[in-house]
Amino acid sequence: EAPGAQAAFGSSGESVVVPDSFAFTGEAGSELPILQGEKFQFQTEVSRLMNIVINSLYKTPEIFLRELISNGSDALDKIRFQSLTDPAALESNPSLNVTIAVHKEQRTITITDSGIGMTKEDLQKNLGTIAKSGTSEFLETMSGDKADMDLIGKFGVGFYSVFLVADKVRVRSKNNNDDQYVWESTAVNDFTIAKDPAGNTLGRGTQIVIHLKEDQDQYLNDSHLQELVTKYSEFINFPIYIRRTKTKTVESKPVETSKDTSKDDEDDEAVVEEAKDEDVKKSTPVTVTYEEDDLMNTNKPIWIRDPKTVSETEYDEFYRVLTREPDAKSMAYSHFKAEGDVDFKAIMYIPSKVPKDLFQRADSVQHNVKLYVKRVFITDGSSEFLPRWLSFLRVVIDAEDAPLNVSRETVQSSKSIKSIAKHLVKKMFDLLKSLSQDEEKYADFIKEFGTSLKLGALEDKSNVKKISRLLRYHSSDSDKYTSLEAYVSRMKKGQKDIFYFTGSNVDEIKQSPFVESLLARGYEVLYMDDPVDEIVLSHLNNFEGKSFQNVAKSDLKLGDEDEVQTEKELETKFLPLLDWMHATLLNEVEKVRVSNRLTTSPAALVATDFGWTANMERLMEGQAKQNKDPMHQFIKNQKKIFEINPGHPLILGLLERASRDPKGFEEDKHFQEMTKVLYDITLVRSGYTLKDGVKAFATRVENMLRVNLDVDPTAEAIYEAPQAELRDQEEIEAEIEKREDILEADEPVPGMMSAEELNKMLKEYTDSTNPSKAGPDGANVDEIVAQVEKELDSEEADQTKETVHDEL
Ligand SMILES: Nc1ncnc2c1ncn2[C@@H]1O[C@H](COP(=O)(O)OP(=O)(O)OP(=O)(O)O)[C@@H](O)[C@H]1O
Repeated sequence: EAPGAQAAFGSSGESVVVPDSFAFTGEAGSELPILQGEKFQFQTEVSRLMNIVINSLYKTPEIFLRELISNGSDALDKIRFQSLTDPAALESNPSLNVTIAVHKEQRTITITDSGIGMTKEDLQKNLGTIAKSGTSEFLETMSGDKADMDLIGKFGVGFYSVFLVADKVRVRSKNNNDDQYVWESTAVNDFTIAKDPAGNTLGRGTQIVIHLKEDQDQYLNDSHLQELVTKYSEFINFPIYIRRTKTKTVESKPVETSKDTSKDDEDDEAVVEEAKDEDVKKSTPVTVTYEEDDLMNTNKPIWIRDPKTVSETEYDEFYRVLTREPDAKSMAYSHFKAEGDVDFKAIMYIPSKVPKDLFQRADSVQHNVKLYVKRVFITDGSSEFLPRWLSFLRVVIDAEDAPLNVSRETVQSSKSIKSIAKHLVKKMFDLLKSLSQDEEKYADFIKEFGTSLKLGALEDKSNVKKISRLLRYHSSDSDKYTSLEAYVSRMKKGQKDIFYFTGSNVDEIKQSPFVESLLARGYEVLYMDDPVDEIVLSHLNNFEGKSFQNVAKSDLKLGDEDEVQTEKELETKFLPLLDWMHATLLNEVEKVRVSNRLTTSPAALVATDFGWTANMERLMEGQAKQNKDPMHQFIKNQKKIFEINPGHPLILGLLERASRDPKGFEEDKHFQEMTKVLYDITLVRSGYTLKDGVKAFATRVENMLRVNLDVDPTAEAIYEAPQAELRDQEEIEAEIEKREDILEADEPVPGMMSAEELNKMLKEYTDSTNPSKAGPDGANVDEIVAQVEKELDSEEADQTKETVHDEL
């Protein structure tokens, strides 16, 4: 029995002695004592999170061990880091480990770490609220019918997962800056905190006593527990022990106590069980029970091991531990040792899937690079190791000779860190280069991280060349991705530029009139379906001396111009038509000219050098902020060039019409109508949107139909609109009466909240705004509830219940 332990634990307030640091009970089998102390409510989010955890993870309750061991390891990391600048921080408890013990009779598991511990305030905050950003969004997504298991894995359920297996949890914690405190909860709404009546039993650290639920006995089974602890502690950087009660027979005189010497820092009690042979006086064999801690994680940290000794499975498992996502997979990894300004070892992983919020979090502090110095965890919150575009990587670095007193704040400016960062980028290029040897695997990489590469091309000036070699695009040449290098090697005789076209998807691009002629003539066109493509290519400008040519731009040169009928000859032939068309479309286009890029489409609209292609226009329109920018307006209002297909029968028909009477333009309204319709169709086929809306376009087509049918172009539609009649007063009154009957009968009105539901909602609201209990505008919600109840029950109330609800 622990001397001095008293007072605070008792079911009816009387003093109960706390027998040892693991126990809940004064005597085995008796009722659990209740911690007397200050009561606190869980933050509403915590209660909701606990519900979600319990409802969605009940099939894998064992994850509580993973979470608690990780928390212990994090706490150990923190104190060890603190000791770098303040060695005295460790004096309160020199050991750095986690010990797990089982007490079968009491049905408890106890997890003790000698980490940084928590002050009273920490206990209240860390185990009563959730500070994590994105909590509300997460809870929102998870509260629907189908809980997204993927999401819960990513969110990290943390400490609260303990309630998957526990009906009661007691946490003792001792931080160097406070006394030892106890936190206790049964997960129902509130928790209690009190100064530990047992005094300072931990020295420093945290001890979690888990009282198992009725149906969770499997964790009391030694081998099952050992299996799980081994699984979850394999990559933890501190020793994790299971404390076991063992017996041994010794040939000696009976002794009262014996001490196991397998671990220095413990003071296990040994008890003499029995003397086997009472008659033997000199040397008596006795069975001694003692406690011993068995080490569960014998491996060195995986990253400092020789890669030859690490198996695929170990790398996979370590990745899951690193990401804290039980199902996470990596696409590729590199484990290496770097020597130079700084010697370090590292493992770098490319995830198998792009993180959902990759680009949203690109500007915030990244947690994807863990830095250790000589095995001591320093930080994972620095953005300086990797350029932004590589923020999808997960890396562990262990530096040998970076200055040890490096603090989290000075990490950024450290010269050694810059040197490490340079190495990492180089290794990443090596990794991608080798990944690109496997076409299929690399296609997966491009699908997931192609956009990241392109961002790299935009912002990483020193690596643009390397990145451009790693880019891959869809192409008219095959269904597979192609590199720019491969495209260049396939370029045709006389072809100077790399042809590409942009659109929102490959199918749409294939249909575009711009692409058709190039394909017909046997040129290859790159299909760019990523919104950033156009910006990236205009930024790259060229690849190994070959310029990029957007086939939707006016300056397209195919390289075989000599072989086709020269532009000049065609311009002369089509001059009357070009003039007429330009006169018709004076407000819309800058110029009408004969095209060299069309085969089956009658016409196309091309952007001038300064103008936007349809794809770019769509992109820019999406940026509402820029819409007011004068430069944006200027570029948007750039007129386009209308190109006609000299071989298309429609164009030849129009040419014939214009040539018949070159002076009759003004009178030929029919020609003007047809040209405008052709312009609208071309606008849409070229990927732009109708400027004056669908109505004007529809009217034009209708007008053409009228001409074809010889119908008067000014005649109006004949129609008579019958007016809706008012209802009889009697009918309305009967309806009101019926509704009141339903309300008086107290039956639920479809679509309307019942008084109970309403009260429940208000109660939740009150709870969420505790402790002030203040409602909107500072009104006291209790009063509102009382008022509502009164009004709902009052017989004299002349307002219907519906109106009361409405007012609320
Ligand atoms: N064993 C412990 N020692 C010291 N502090 C702890 C311990 N366990 C939990 N905490 C504190 O409580 C906080 C909340 O823990 P919890 O496990 O719920 O979330 P987390 O560890 O921050 O996040 P996650 O588990 O999702 O990675 C921790 O951030 C830590 O400050």
